[in-house]
Amino acid sequence: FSAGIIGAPFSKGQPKRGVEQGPDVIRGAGLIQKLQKQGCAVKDYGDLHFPQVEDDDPVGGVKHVRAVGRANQRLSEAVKKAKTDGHCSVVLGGDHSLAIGSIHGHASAVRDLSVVWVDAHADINTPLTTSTGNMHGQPMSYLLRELVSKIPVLPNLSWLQPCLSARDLVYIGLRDMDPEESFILNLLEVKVFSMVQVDQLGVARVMEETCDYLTDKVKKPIHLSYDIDAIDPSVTPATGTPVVGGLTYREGVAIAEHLCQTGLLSAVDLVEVNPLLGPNPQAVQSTVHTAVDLLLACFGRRREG
Ligand SMILES: N[C@](CCCC[B-](O)(O)O)(CCN1CCCCC1)C(=O)O
Ligand SMILES: [Mn+2]
Ligand SMILES: [Mn+2]
Ligand SMILES: [Mn+2]
Repeated sequence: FSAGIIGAPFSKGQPKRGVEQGPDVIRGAGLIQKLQKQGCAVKDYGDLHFPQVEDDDPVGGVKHVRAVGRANQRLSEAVKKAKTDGHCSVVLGGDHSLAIGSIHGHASAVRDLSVVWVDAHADINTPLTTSTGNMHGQPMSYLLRELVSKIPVLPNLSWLQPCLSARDLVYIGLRDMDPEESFILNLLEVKVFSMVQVDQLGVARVMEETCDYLTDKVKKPIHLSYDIDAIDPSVTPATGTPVVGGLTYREGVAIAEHLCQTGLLSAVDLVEVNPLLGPNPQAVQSTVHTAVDLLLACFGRRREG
């Protein structure tokens, strides 16, 4: 099995400086060496370069849309290449608006895919429902075919066509949804395992039901989009939108272990690590090491040896 690492030092999907340092700190914690040590072949594609976009004024309240559009066009091409090179792509964020390019690029390479979105948030606001204008809260709305009529024409996003069906999406870890997002999730009947279901069913049962649901008809490649803020802030505080009541370290790792065991894991995003936001160096280290451990679990590291 082999991982194609793509650094995406991007922050314009949200207002807080520092998340663009995510790739550096994750690499710096030894991700590649640790993957190789556990027998995973690694191709490091390096970090993408995202040139400054001038005059990027809000469009209908959506902030930095030109920068987000340009960055994700580049990311889509990079992920598509990693996939055609035969790797499981690993996008190191950067903020969660990067899922637009990552999932689009993955879909360009494998056609039909399913998505497991692990996050405190649904990130499914449309340009019209967003209350912040931050695009890291919107990526899923640009990707779902069922929402295509809700997305206006936006600069630097004409390259993007929706590439995912609501039936092929599962959320795990939700605990901070906006009312409009809840409406959309219910309208589209999206499968959601919020923290309520994690508590009631336990993570093992959540993962069994997730995998049964996604592979019910045909086994599609799985795209895991992992927002570090899905994990409880007591473990991973160095992130832009922390929400109490999150996944334990063990639950977070178990999700990755289970998806690895399906043999269907085809692309991974690890986003929203912001080393400038931890209350102290130990908190940043805990956040970064957890991110690394989640990725190692995606590629076969097993706690039971
Ligand atoms: N839903 C939010 C948060 C998005 C988080 C993005 B992620 O998951 O990538 O970290 C929050 C909007 N919410 C509105 C009411 C007041 C509090 C914030 C938004 O900005 O749309
Ligand atoms: Mn989140
Ligand atoms: Mn997110
Ligand atoms: Mn965040």
